[in-house]
Parts: sequence; C-alpha cells; structure tokens
Amino acid sequence: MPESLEITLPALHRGRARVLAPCHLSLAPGEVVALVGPNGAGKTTLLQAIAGLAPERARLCLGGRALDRAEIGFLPQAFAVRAGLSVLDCLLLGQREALGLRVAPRLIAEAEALLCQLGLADLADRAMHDLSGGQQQRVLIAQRLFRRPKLLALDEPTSALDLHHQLEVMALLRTQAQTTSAPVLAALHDLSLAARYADRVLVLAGGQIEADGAPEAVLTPERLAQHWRIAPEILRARDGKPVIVPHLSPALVPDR
Ligand SMILES: Nc1ncnc2c1ncn2[C@@H]1O[C@H](COP(=O)(O)OP(=O)(O)OP(=O)(O)O)[C@@H](O)[C@H]1O
Repeated sequence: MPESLEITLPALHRGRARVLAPCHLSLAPGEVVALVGPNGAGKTTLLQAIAGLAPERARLCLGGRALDRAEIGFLPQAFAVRAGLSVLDCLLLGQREALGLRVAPRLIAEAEALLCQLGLADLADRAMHDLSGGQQQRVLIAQRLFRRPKLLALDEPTSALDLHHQLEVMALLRTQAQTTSAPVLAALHDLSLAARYADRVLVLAGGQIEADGAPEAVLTPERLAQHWRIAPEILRARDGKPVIVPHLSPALVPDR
C-alpha cells in the first residue's frame, strides 16, 4: 500500500532574512496540495528547497527511504526555453536515463500519447523555441509527468495558460496523482483554481505555514483579508466549491 511522503524542512533563508520557519509536511498518496500565499510569502523558496535547489536541503522520505533529487519533478516559476529541440524530444528527455542511441518505440508511443492528452500532438515536431509561452509551459509540465516522479513540485504551473488550458492541466495533474499515487504540490495564485482542484491548501504567511486544510476551511474571508488584503466575495460553483471574487477595500491597509 502506498505510503505518505514525509518532507522535513529546516528554517529557510534568503539573503540575511529568514523566509520560513522549520516545518514538516506529510503528503498522502495521490494528494493534490495547493501552496498559496501573497507575493513574497516563500512559496518558491519552499519548492526550491524541496527540489534540492536551495542552500538548505529538505529531507524527503517515502516508505522509510530517502528520495533522491532525480525522483522529484520540479517545474520552476520562470522558464524560457531557447533550445531548438523538438517538442517530442523535449518530452523524451524526461526519461533521459532510458534513452540510448535508439529510442524504444514504446517510449515514443507513450510520449505521443501524453502529448495527445495535453492537446499538444500537433506541435510534436515544432522547435521548443518557436512555441508560445503557454505552449512551452504545457510541454514542460508534460515532460515532468513523463518522468513519472515520486513528487511533482510545480511553481505556478498555470501562470502562462489560458482558461481552458488551466483547467485541462489541473484536471490532468489530479488524474495523474490518483493513477500514479505520486502527490502534487503546486504553488498557485488563483485561489479559486486551488479550491477547485486541490484536496488541501497550505497557506504561507508571516514566515510559516499559517493554515493547512480543506480549501473551504482554510480560504476564509478573514484570512483572505488579513494576508491578501482584499475584501473577498465567496461564491459557490455548481459543485459547491468556493469561487473567490476579490475586491479592493479602502478599509484595508495600503501597499507596503
Ligand atoms: N535571492 C534572494 N535574495 C534575497 N532575498 C530573496 C531572494 N529571493 C527571494 N528573496 C526574498 O525571499 C522572500 C520569499 O520569496 P519567494 O520568491 O519564495 O516568495 P513567493 O511566495 O514565491 O513570491 P511570489 O508569489 O511573488 O512568487 C521574499 O521576501 C523575497 O524578496
């Protein structure tokens, strides 16, 4: 039976400032967890530490075994692909350890199937540097999925995507998490998207994980006002999930 992924993080610093207090995260098999918080709260810092890209290292443990950095599918916030390699080649690089002089037809078929799932099949032969930002982002997400990591750690994976592709990517992440049991931890600014697709929401604020729980329990008007400095209107979608409509309120403190 799949076990939870246990992540232990030391205090994280950027420059001289302490960004986040030490914390422990337990991610259940197949769980989709949204990491939310205002600008500068430490979402990128936390994801980089998990991915082994920060000076301080996280400890990741799955079923009593320490996870290797190569087993984490990390997508950074900033990406600009200048490489001339094709979309299909980019995807195949996700499984680079399995590549030889000849690429197994099975691997190519799997990569093509994933491109189809993400509506990218028509772009398979296009050069990465000729794609739009949103198309590149979808290919890079597909590459991380193709790697079949034990954890997907994604920093704003929908930042360049139109509304259709935001939903498509989030739905695919959910399906993949459930079928592979690998949890997804994704930093998201769109709180409605987080509420709709995440099993759990972690709120980073004030240098710590300030709240952790079901979207409805965590995304309260008080918390949104306090940390995002908005006056929220919380509606309900057809499926009962919260939809957050933000309003500026003159009563809330001005930008610092
Ligand atoms: N290289 C750096 N040197 C000094 N401080 C940094 C550095 N990188 C980030 N910081 C600071 O660390 C804090 C956390 O930044 P981080 O990028 O993790 O926040 P974030 O929640 O991802 O923000 P955003 O939503 O804007 O992407 C911020 O106050 C930021 O200014």
